[in-house]
Amino acid sequence: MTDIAELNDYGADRTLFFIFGATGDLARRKLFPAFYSLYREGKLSDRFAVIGLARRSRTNEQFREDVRQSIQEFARYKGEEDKQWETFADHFHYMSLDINKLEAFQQLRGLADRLDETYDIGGNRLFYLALAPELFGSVSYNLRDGGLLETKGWRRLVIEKPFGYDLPSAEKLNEQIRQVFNEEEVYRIDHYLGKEMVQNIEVVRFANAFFEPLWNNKHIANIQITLSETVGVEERGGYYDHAGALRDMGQNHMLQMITMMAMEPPSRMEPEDIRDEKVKVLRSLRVFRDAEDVKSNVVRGQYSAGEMKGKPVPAYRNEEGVPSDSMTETYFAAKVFVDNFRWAGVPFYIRTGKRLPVKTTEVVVEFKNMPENVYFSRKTKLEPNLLVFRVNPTEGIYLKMNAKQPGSQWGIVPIAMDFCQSCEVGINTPEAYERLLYDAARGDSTYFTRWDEVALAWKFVDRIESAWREQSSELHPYAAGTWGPEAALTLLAQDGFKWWPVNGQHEGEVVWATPIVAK
Ligand SMILES: NC(=O)C1=CN([C@@H]2O[C@H](COP(=O)(O)OP(=O)(O)OC[C@H]3O[C@@H](n4cnc5c(N)ncnc54)[C@H](OP(=O)(O)O)[C@@H]3O)[C@@H](O)[C@H]2O)C=CC1
Ligand SMILES: O=C1O[C@H](COP(=O)(O)O)[C@@H](O)[C@H](O)[C@H]1O
Repeated sequence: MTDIAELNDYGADRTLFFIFGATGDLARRKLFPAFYSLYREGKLSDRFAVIGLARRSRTNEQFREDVRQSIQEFARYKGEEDKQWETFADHFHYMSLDINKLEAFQQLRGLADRLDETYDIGGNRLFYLALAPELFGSVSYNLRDGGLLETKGWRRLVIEKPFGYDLPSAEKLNEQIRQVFNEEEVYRIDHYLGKEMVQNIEVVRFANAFFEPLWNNKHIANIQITLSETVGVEERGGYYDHAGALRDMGQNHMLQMITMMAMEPPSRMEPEDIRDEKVKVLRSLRVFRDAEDVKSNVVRGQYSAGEMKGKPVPAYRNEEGVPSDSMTETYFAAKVFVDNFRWAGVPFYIRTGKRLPVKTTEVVVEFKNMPENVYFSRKTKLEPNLLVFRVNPTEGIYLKMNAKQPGSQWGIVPIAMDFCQSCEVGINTPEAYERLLYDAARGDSTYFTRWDEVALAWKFVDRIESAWREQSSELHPYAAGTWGPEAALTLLAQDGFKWWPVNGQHEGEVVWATPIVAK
């Protein structure tokens, strides 16, 4: 196993990257820009090469042009002003290949061996599957049978979500992959784990003396996680209607964020120790008893026609690729419990949806009130303290507390200490895919999901899905551009809580540290 402490300050190892699905959307929007940023920042040595693979025919020159355009459109560094572009582009090669045809893999082996020698790569191979999951099994078998895994260096498999559709399909997929690769060689992407502020949750928790003593059910009233999106399903109607919000965002990103918030400090900051702690959280999730339990604790909704930024947008059922009688949820909110000593009785409220008013990801920790309000006789109500992790698009940490209103005798006002990391770091904040690609090439699997995490997450989600199938009527419509169904407000209101506003739009607060304006 790799010792991460030794890796920390080193760049990626020498690597031959195989990008299966190199003509697809993910490669264009995320992977090529990630390579470029890593190269620009000196995190990739010159001893690397990329082989783009898909059925479409492309010459190396055409492929490099695709890469250049993707960088111009999506990268945080732009290629055209860059003298390093030519040397970077020289590392990219393309081969047309149908994943289902073994002969093509034998040919690929020849190309790989040649590039390995040309770039002095030492046999290290990273296979990135930017493909529909149905193809994962065939690629794995053909990599093995085509001799691509017979190499003197390491080999790693990076796979995209969704990892299955439910627990049985995920198990089947896993069995196929594990016939060829060991668990330590498999890097399952959850791109939320590559986000700076999701990784920062761990640091804020484990590197600050004043949070840890309060991080439990004695002091925390509830935790709220919001992943709101303004987009609809775009051109992914076909996929999305089969998945829905719970599978698309809940099974992976949201449960992973719960684990980051709830896990115990690992004994060492090593991938397996961290992932062991996350698994314990997933094992402690309270599984919903039956359909009634799901009904009381989970709300699902679907957007109807509405307005986004003053422009009319269609209902989900009128989106391309979506059946007009679809019962798929585009929104869900849930009350979840982690049944262990630390979190007993603390609700984790989670919500996500498409066509909500703002794009944001935030985690709010609401602390319990003071045992006694000594200002009560002055008719002063105390607002609860909040700690907010602002993940996306603004990255930062926001702390809300009560302070004396300047100049008044007894007035108390909520104030906010607002650290805006993205305002300060601006353009240089690494993209999630950049970080994850880099980690995979370095052999650091900390921010990838292990099979037992994936399986436990599916087990939790499958229970909700099967209850929904029994009660298909419980799908609440919400107008596009609103904050989702009323029932999601009731979920908190019945416990005496409310969803806190997101995006720093807390009313009536004095912001103590004004956000630093982007340079
Ligand atoms: N796009 C995104 O932002 C995100 C995507 N993902 C996941 O990433 C994966 C890829 O998604 P995305 O890029 O959007 O999908 P696309 O449909 O855009 O791309 C699919 C790619 O697979 C290739 N392909 C399909 N069949 C074969 C075959 N038989 N042999 C060889 N190549 C084949 C296609 O190329 P060709 O037709 O030339 O063969 C194309 O390059 C999916 O699992 C998706 O869920 C996850 C998160 C975000
Ligand atoms: O995995 C997914 O995530 C995106 C949202 O990601 P973000 O980084 O932009 O917050 C979501 O739109 C997509 O439906 C889902 O598959």
